[in-house]
Amino acid sequence: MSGTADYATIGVVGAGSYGAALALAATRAGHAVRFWARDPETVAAIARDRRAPRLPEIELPETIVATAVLAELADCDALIVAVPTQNLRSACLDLAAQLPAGIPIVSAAKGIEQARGLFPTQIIESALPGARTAILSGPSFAIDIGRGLPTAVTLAAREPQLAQALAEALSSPAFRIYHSDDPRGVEIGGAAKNVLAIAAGIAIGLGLGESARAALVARGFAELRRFGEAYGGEAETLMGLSGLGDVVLSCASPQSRNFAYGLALGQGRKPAEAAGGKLAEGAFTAPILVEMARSRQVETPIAEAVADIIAGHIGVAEAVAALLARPIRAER
Ligand SMILES: NC(=O)C1=CN([C@@H]2O[C@H](COP(=O)(O)OP(=O)(O)OC[C@H]3O[C@@H](n4cnc5c(N)ncnc54)[C@H](O)[C@@H]3O)[C@@H](O)[C@H]2O)C=CC1
Ligand SMILES: O=C(CO)COP(=O)(O)O
Repeated sequence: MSGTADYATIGVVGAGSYGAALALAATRAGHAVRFWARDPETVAAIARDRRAPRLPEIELPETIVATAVLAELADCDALIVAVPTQNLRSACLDLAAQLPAGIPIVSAAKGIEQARGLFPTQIIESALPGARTAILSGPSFAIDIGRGLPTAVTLAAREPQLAQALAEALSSPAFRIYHSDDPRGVEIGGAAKNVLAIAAGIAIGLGLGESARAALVARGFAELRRFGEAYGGEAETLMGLSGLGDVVLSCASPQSRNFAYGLALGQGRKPAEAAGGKLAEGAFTAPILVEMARSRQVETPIAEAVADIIAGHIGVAEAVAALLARPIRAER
C-alpha cells in the first residue's frame, strides 16, 4: 500500500466509537496502531476483551495496542484525534508536551468550538501552534467502518501533498479516502450536517412525513452552502462526500445520533433528555453556527429553529409553524 512505510505507526487519540473505527481502519491499511484512551479502565477493558467499550460489536486485532500513557504516542508517525469538538482543545493541550515537531494531526471531529467559533483544524492550530493539521470527514458510521462495509470519506489539508499521502496511507479496499486541499470546506460540511440531521429528526418525530423531510434537507443544504461559502469553503467540497454526502446519510437514518436526538425532540422529549446520554454534536454546534451566520449576514432559518428549540426558546410545533409562515420567495 503506497504511503504505508512513511506512516508505520499511527496514534489514535480518543477511544470512543469513531476512534475505535478509525483504529481498525488504520490497522487494516497496514499500520501498527497506538490507541490512546484517557481513562485506564477503557485501556484495561480493551486489553482484556479486545473490544472498545463504545464499539463492542467488533474485535480489535493485536496490531492495535491500547495505552493510557501519552508518552507512548511520541514516536507515532501521524495522529488521528477522534474526540468530541468541545473536548478537542483540552485533548490537544494534553498532547502538547509529547508531540514530536511536525507530526501530522488528523482531526475526525465534526463541529464548531462553542467558546471561540473555531473549526477543528483551527482548534488544533491554536492549541498546538505550528501543527500540520488535516481533517477527515464524510458519511461513515463507526459501526459500518468497523464491520468493513464500503465507506468513502474525504481527508483535507492545506498542504495538498500531506492530504494525498495520508489518504493513500490510511485507505484500504473498503475504506476509500479521497483527498482535498480545502480543509475549511470539509469541516464546515461535517459541522453543519449535524444541525440539519437534528432538524430532519424533528420533522420525522413530529410525523410531518417524508415530503417534509426532503424539503427540509434541500432547504437546509442551501443554508449549509451559503454558510460554507461565507466561511471560505469551496462549493465543490460542500457538494461532495463531507457536505452533501454526510447530509444524505445523517438526515436519513436513526442510526445517526443527531437524527435520533431530533427524533426524540419531535416526539416530545425535553432538550436536556433527548440525547439519552449519547453525543449529539449538532446540539453544541447549532447556537454557534447561527451566531457565526448572523455575523456574516447569512440566513439560516432552519439552523436557527434548531438552536431555539434546544435553548428552550420555542417548542417544536411553534418552530415548524414559523418556518411554514416564511414569505414565499425565489429559490436560492
Ligand atoms: N461515531 C461515529 O459514527 C462518528 C463520529 N464522528 C465524530 O467523531 C467525534 C468523536 O465522536 P465519537 O467517537 O462518536 O464519540 P463517543 O461519544 O463514542 O466517544 C468520545 C470519546 O472521546 C473521549 N474523550 C472526550 N474528551 C477527551 C479528551 N479531552 N481527551 C481524550 N479523550 C477524550 C471520551 O472518553 C470518549 O471515549 C465527534 O466529533 C463525532 O462527530 C465522525 C464520524 C462518525
Ligand atoms: O457523522 C456521522 C456519520 O457520518 C455520525 O453521525 P452521528 O454523530 O449523528 O451519529
